[in-house]
Amino acid sequence: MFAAGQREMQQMDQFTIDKIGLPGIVLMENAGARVVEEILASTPCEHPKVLVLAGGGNNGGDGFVIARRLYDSGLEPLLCLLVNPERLKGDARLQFEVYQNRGLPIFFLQENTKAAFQKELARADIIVDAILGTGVSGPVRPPFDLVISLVNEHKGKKLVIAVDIPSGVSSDTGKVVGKAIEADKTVTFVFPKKGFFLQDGPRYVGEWKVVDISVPPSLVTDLGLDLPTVITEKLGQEAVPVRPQQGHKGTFGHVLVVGGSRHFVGAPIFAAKSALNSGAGLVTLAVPETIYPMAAAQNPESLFLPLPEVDGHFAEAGLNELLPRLHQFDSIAVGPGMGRFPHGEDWLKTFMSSLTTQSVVIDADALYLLCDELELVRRYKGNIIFTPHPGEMARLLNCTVREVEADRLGIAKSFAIENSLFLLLKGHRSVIATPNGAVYINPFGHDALGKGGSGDVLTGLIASFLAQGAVPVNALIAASYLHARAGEEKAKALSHYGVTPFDIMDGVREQLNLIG
Ligand SMILES: NC(=O)C1=CN([C@@H]2O[C@H](COP(=O)(O)OP(=O)(O)OC[C@H]3O[C@@H](n4cnc5c(N)ncnc54)[C@H](O)[C@@H]3O)[C@@H](O)[C@H]2O)[C@@H](O)CC1
Ligand SMILES: [K+]
Repeated sequence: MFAAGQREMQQMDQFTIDKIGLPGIVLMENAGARVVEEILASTPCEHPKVLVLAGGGNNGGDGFVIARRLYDSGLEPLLCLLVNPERLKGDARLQFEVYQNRGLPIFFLQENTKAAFQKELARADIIVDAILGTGVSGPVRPPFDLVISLVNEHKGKKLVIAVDIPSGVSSDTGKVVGKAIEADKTVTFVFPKKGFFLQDGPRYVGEWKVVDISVPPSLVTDLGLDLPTVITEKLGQEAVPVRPQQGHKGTFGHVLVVGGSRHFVGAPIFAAKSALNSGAGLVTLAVPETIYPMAAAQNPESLFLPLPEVDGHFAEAGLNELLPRLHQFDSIAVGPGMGRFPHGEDWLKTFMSSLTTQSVVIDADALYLLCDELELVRRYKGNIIFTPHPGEMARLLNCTVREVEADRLGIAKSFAIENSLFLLLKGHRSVIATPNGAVYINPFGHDALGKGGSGDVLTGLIASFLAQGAVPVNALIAASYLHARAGEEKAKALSHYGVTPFDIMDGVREQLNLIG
């Protein structure tokens, strides 16, 4: 499944109408019919009062179909037209005339009907938002802004269903510049919109469902559209490396985790445990020697490489022990808990220069220490995976977090291409980008994952799947998907507040158990 923006939706709709020959009015009829099915399937009571709010574009046109079809389903909805009917054009005008020809009731919102409108709003059980769709531009103008505020006042008390996208949310960027509908559910056509996953979008879209309106999804390929893929349960599960039953620990790969410092003891332990819990055959943990006893006590399943240290951080002398062994490992994760230290850049530079072709996950402070060494990264013969959160991404690009958040898809894609690496840009709705420009959005996960150590678990998962033979993009998809789903499921039992890194690891095992 892909995520689309305004222009791509227009291209696909237009191709279906002009080249395939299905009239726009048929698409609109399909769209309305599908939304009605979803309304009837999610109704909170037996004879709900439905208020359909329609704007002046094609999203409003869908609203006319919805109101008419709700009547035919035995309900008594009220259609509320928010614009002067003279302004209606094209298919929306046609559908409005059909509605009128049926003699069905219409409430016209005008200056002198605002009080009556508020009463209708208060009476409704379900509010259908067909005010603005993908055609919105700029802040929502009067009277829509007022209507949207009034609808949002009923948040939690009425079921608000948005048609295609909550009115006021940009389908390209998720940005809300003025007012926008806070939907409980969004019934969207053909593909989810990019804006569901970006910036303000996730706060407004609620639960979303894609419905078919006879615009073929295969048009993405036919029209050569460059769209991000939305990770589904199927894609996430299929990306997990298959495990041969006759396999032994050698089959499942050897992960090296390099990290830890006096102040950050847990991070490398979480990464190593996570790698083992998700199927790696062997895990070696290279840590500064003072934290070795604790790491070993916490994690007896791992092998250890205690290394010399200075002031609680890796010392240069340790490289002599570490570097000759690097060829033994199938994947390497470097950075968790490593901290920042005066000779850190040089330490990591020497480390990186000694690698040949192993897949390397660069996380946490290793990202910080490598900021000025991207040339080294670009030249590397093996696969490199960066896993920055928005703050780390901003530092890598020498820009602000706000700038990163304003264009997560574009920034992830260009950074991955320019530096020939795989990127997992963390945050709500993680984005994965590959060196050849493919982009994936993870629609799963929520605040339960927002806790120190959660990222280390993710890093361990990525390294684990790489060691088990997954190609980097699959390792990232599988790890990101399982991590997010584990957080969601664990939060149901333990609350959004209570999920710890160990719970996430446990949840990942439960998710792995669901794979057939
Ligand atoms: N043939 C098609 O293209 C189909 C379109 N469909 C629906 O049509 C929608 C897109 O329709 P449109 O392109 O007509 O766009 P919209 O219906 O989203 O909105 C366009 C209208 O809103 C006004 N508008 C734009 N920004 C505004 C703002 N900030 N404040 C107030 N008014 C504003 C414009 O003047 C215009 O009248 C989709 O989201 C979908 O719901 C579906 O019916 C399926 C078929
Ligand atoms: K809408």
